[in-house]
Amino acid sequence: MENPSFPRFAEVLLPRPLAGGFTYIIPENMHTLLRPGIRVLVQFGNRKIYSGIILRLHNEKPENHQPKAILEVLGPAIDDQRILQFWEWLASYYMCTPGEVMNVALPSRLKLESETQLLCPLDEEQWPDTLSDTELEVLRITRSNSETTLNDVIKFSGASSVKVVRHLVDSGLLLIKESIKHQSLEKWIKVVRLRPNSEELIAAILSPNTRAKSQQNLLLAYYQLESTGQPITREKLLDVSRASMSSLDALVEKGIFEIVEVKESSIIGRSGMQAYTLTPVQNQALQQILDSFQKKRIVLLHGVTSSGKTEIYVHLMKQVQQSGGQCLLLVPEIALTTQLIGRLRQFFGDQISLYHSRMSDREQTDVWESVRKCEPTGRIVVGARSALFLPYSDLRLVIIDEEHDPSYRQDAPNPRYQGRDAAIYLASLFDARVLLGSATPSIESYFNTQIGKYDLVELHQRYEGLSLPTVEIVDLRAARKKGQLRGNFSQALLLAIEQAIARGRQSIIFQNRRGYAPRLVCTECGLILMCQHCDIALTLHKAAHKLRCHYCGSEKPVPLACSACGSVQLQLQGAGTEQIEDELTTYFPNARIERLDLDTARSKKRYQQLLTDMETGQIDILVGTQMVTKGLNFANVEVVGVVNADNLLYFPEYRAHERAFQLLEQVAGRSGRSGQVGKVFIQTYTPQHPVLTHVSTHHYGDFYQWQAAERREFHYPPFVRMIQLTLRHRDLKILQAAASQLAQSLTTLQEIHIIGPEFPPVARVSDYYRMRFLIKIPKNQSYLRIKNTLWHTCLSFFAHADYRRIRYTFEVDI
Ligand SMILES: Nc1ncnc2c1ncn2[C@@H]1O[C@H](COP(=O)(O)OP(=O)(O)OP(=O)(O)O)[C@@H](O)[C@H]1O
Ligand SMILES: [Zn+2]
Repeated sequence: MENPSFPRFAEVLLPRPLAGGFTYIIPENMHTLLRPGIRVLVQFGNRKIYSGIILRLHNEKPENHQPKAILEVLGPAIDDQRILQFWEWLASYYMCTPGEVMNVALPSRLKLESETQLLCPLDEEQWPDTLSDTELEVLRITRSNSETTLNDVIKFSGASSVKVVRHLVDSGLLLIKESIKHQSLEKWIKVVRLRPNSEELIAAILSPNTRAKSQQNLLLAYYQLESTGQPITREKLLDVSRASMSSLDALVEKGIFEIVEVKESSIIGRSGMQAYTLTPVQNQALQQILDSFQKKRIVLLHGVTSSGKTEIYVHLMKQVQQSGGQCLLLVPEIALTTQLIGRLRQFFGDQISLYHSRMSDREQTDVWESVRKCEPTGRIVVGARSALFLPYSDLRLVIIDEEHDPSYRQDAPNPRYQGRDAAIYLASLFDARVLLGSATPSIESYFNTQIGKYDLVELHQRYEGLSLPTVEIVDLRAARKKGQLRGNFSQALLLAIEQAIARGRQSIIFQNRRGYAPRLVCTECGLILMCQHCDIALTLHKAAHKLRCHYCGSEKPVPLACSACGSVQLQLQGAGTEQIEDELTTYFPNARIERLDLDTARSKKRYQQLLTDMETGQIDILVGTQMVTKGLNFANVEVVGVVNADNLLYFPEYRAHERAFQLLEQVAGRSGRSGQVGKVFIQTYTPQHPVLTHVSTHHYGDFYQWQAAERREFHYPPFVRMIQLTLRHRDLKILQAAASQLAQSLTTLQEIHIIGPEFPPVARVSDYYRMRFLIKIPKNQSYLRIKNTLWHTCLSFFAHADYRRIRYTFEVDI
């Protein structure tokens, strides 16, 4: 019988770059199963099958087409409506589609689609004998052909086989191709754990007059083991409780226990490590934060480098954990955060989940589920920006570490969003508190404290009252004149390194370019060797003996002569980390020198090794790109040298000064973290540059005043809002024609100020030319309305036959 009160249609979100959700008919047998957040399988177009997520149920029959019926119900993905609301907000705010958001939000396991490739890893002898006929059939199809897609299975065994596929994937008998490249060789073990919401059942068993004594013993043993923090395997539980297997099965059947597989490494016995006792200064900051949270939702913790911000995070996270709520700690790049995570693991043990896009699909899905069910491990999440998409239901605190870091922004593909800002919005949906932390806050965040939108809490002192490092600005021109320059190094810096080595202390040398030399130039005709596909000079990599493009990754052998004039007088210009390392080896032949950049630390293992060697004093000098500036905490670093600050200072972007200040202050902050005061040397040809002055006094407030005044005067954020619209096409003429036509159409938007069309500093990347518009929007204008107009203007403009092949993207709040 049809249930007349049940909605007849569902709006389903699909992982495609299309606007809005799509309407499907709800078959009768699904009435009890559907609600928003449930994953379903649907057909889209004539052939394609996708798993989508229900946005809402309704009764509005679409006017212009006959909807298809939902094929299968796959199960819940999201329980809390606010998560879907967040996805929709993200799409609309950052000018993309909810489908694109869904595409990055869901782990690939939850995203079956017709092209999904399936793989059966086990031989037939290894299959369990409990398989149903359909399961057997599906496995045989997959086994017989290494290129089997979900579509093939559906063609053969019908749409209902998808449920079977999903079940097989869940039990590890089938693998999804997309996830295969991520498969880690981790060992998994089966553990027993309590199911959520089983309190009543438990109370019944624990009541004194229960007849199920053996089950009671199991529960008590469980609690006992839980408090030790060890993994609770079936064997151990039976051993401690002296109960029988059948009693354990009974508890599983009753829905009190469940048996799940978890990664062995995720279970670290609680080491009994306590949080450090906060120093009085840190404690005062913590109290201020807690007080502020009573009145304001968002607090910026501005704490100088090595002031112990991490310890304050730990105390706040602990409070949320104890209250049973969820807490998210966002970090800019998980790969560069191993030290921080190590510290958190020591303290929280296995009660913490990591989440980032480089985890295996299975690990991602596990975290997804434990967050959705708000299990103990799903309450404290440490993640990169992708952790914003997890299905929280009781989020109470979001901490954003190094909130100024540019890697919070996703550049490509859509959604192109700023993770920090999105986190603040997500928190607002849950009325959760937000703590932004940094030694060098972004201008936007600090501005928000100045206008009273956020509260500001400051930590001016390093842990243990150590002084911030002394900074010497080294004038390279003067040094050269006085003959005090050797290669890329001033005598002052070399002397400091030498003295540090003599004292058994370490140095970090920062150069913002990898490779050996960023340019190879013909001294006869002046030709610079450029990438064939990009408008950028090729970088010489000496060890690999290659010229490489750092934009598109293409490579070339190193030529012996100039391709234009045949001269063999080719000269290297500029210096990358590889050259700096070489140079230091000649100056300090006995020193242990290592390099940390994308070329040497491609693997996580190698990166970890470098950190350990640095920590244990196996390295005297560490040369590196900005990888050495980020959050590293080495106790024994005395000297930090910046080989050349000028290429940071003169980058053509309105944030260049802000970025330069942040980078320099952060790298400086790696020195003198314990023991003696650190020494920083910044080499430059423009020693009077205000950024350098502010770094040398470590006075963030002065730096802010200076930058804010400039931004106000020249109308840049945070005093206006800014959107960048970029057009890309292989043909320069078509691109230019389109850009100037579009400029015409945009003149109708009178309230805004448009810069461009113009070429970005690198006009062509991977054979695509790029032109961009910078759109400045006064704060008194409706952002939403203007974005809408822009969106629709572009939609109709690029629908035009001549311009249909032009790709265009928006970057909001650039
Ligand atoms: N209360 C404390 N007790 C013991 N050690 C502490 C305490 N506070 C901080 N430390 C130690 O001081 C060092 C610096 O702390 P932390 O790394 O948290 O600084 P930070 O403010 O995050 O610095 P940065 O911004 O430079 O990354 C760490 O080794 C940390 O363990
Ligand atoms: Zn290139």
